Formats: sequence, C-alpha cells, structure tokens
Amino acid sequence: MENKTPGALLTAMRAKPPLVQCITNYVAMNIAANVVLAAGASPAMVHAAEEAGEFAAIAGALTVNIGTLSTQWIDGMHAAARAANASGKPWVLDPVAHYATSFRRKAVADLLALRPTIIRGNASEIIALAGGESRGQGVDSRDPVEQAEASARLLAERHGAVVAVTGVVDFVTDGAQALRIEGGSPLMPQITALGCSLTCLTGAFAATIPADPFAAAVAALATFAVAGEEAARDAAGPGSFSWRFLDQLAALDGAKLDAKVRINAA
Ligand SMILES: Nc1ncnc2c1ncn2[C@@H]1O[C@H](COP(=O)(O)OP(=O)(O)O)[C@@H](O)[C@H]1O
Ligand SMILES: Cc1ncsc1CCOP(=O)(O)O
Ligand SMILES: [Mg+2]
Repeated sequence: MENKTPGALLTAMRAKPPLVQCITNYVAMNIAANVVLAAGASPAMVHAAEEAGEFAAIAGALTVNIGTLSTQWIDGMHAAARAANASGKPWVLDPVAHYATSFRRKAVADLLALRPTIIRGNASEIIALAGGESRGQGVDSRDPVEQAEASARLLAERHGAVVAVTGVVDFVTDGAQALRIEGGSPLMPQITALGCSLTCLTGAFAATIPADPFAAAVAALATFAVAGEEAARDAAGPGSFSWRFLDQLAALDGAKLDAKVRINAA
C-alpha cells in the first residue's frame, strides 16, 4: 500500500472489512463492537481458551485487553496471542490498570513476553509499564501524556512494539519515529471503555496494513480524534456524546479524516 494516511487506511479498511478478534472486558464488549462496526470492520468477541487460538488463525488481527481478568481468560489470551504470532497476524495489547494488583502485573508481564505488535494504553498505564512512577490506581489515567512519552519510547525499544499513549494529545512511537495527534474531547474519558474500543479499532487498522503497525496505530488515533471532536460539537453530555460518536465514526470518510486530523512530529 503506497498511501498510508489515516484517510487512505480508513478507505482501504471499508473496501475490505477485516475480521478482528477482540478479547476485551465485560464493560467494553458492546461499545467496542459497535465502534469497530461503525468504522467499517467486523468485530468478534472470542475469548474462551477452547477456541481463541483457532479463531486467531482466521482473524486479520487480535486485540487483548486485561480489563476484567480471570485465570480462564488468561488461558484464552495466551492461546490467541500464540496463534496470532504463529500465523503472522498483528496483535494489540491494552494493559488496563495492570499496576493495580499482583494478578494483573503477572498477567501483563506474561503477555508482553508474547511480543505484542502494538501496545495501547493511557498515560498512567504506559508510565507504569516502563517501570516509572505512575499515579494510576484504577482504570482511569491520572497522569498527563507528556509525562509518558519517554516511557513509551523506552517500551517501544524494549519490546519491539509500536506504543500508543492516549489522553488530551495522543502520542505514538515505534522507537524510531514519533507523532502527536490532537483532537478528541474531554467527554471521551467520561464514557467507560472508549479506550478499550480504540484498542479494538487499532486491531482493525493493523489487519488492514499488517506490514506497518505504526501507520495503523496513527490511523486509529486519528479516527478517534476527528470523530470525537465532531461528536462533541453538539453533545449535551456523555450520554448524547456516546451515540453522536458512533454516528460520527460511521459518517467519517477518508477525505474528511485527512482534511481534519491534526498530526505533528514529536
Ligand atoms: N481530555 C481529553 N481530550 C481529548 N481527547 C481525550 C481526552 N482524554 C481522552 N481522550 C481520548 O479518548 C480516547 C481514549 O483515551 P483514554 O481515555 O486515554 O483511554 P482509557 O479509556 O484507556 O483510559 C482517546 O481517543 C483519547 O485521545
Ligand atoms: C470500568 C472498567 N473496569 C474494568 S475494565 C473497565 C473499562 C475500562 O475502559 P477504559 O480503559 O477504556 O476506560
Ligand atoms: Mg483503558
């Protein structure tokens, strides 16, 4: 693929909707599936250990989110990540509140050892993942993205992954190149599981352009930034923002995305 702008990738994704296996949490399942559908891809929430590996081999990409974890789910995550690796499919890790308990810390360390293609988290999660002083407690970020940029670069180099940090201004790096994406709305963190949904959408873009996970992550962040900004324009609060966001995602096209997105070198 020659043109890798977010708009070109959105158009390519809609032309050939990829199947995305999302292992996500109970909170996120519905909104994440709707977000992926509105953007033009095909989500499947498949997590049982008995089938997760088999499904990963047929999906275009996998996403793994530790939001509502249990031992059985971890077995499914490992089977899926191994199968994705074995079949050359990209996979995305969302380390939700991984610092909160020893169970989560161990789970995320084991998943990192399976070499995710992309890591997507909020600033508190990315700082802690790199071993820094994070103020995070639960699933919500309590740190600014600027403070997570060095951690993201370090993680990208350490794990050979693309790292996307979200917040007021998003930051993405593969260790060599880095960009900031502006947009979105302060209403976004007021709706639960929107970050989880972004992780699933990142998987959809990674399936569209598996050879360039950096471009895929940028496209997902850009899509959220523009749809979020547009949805906030007439939203009265988080409730109306939520459905307006889905409508904006569905209405977004490649040309509008490239015209509106604000991306800067970092
Ligand atoms: N204050 C904000 N202003 C604009 N966009 C935001 C803001 N906070 C979060 N976002 C956007 O919300 C989405 C989810 O990010 P975030 O809230 O950081 O993830 P999580 O839900 O995992 O904590 C991203 O697209 C991000 O850019
Ligand atoms: C509230 C909550 N509790 C466990 S997972 C989850 C959803 C977190 O979603 P996000 O990380 O997108 O805010
Ligand atoms: Mg999150």
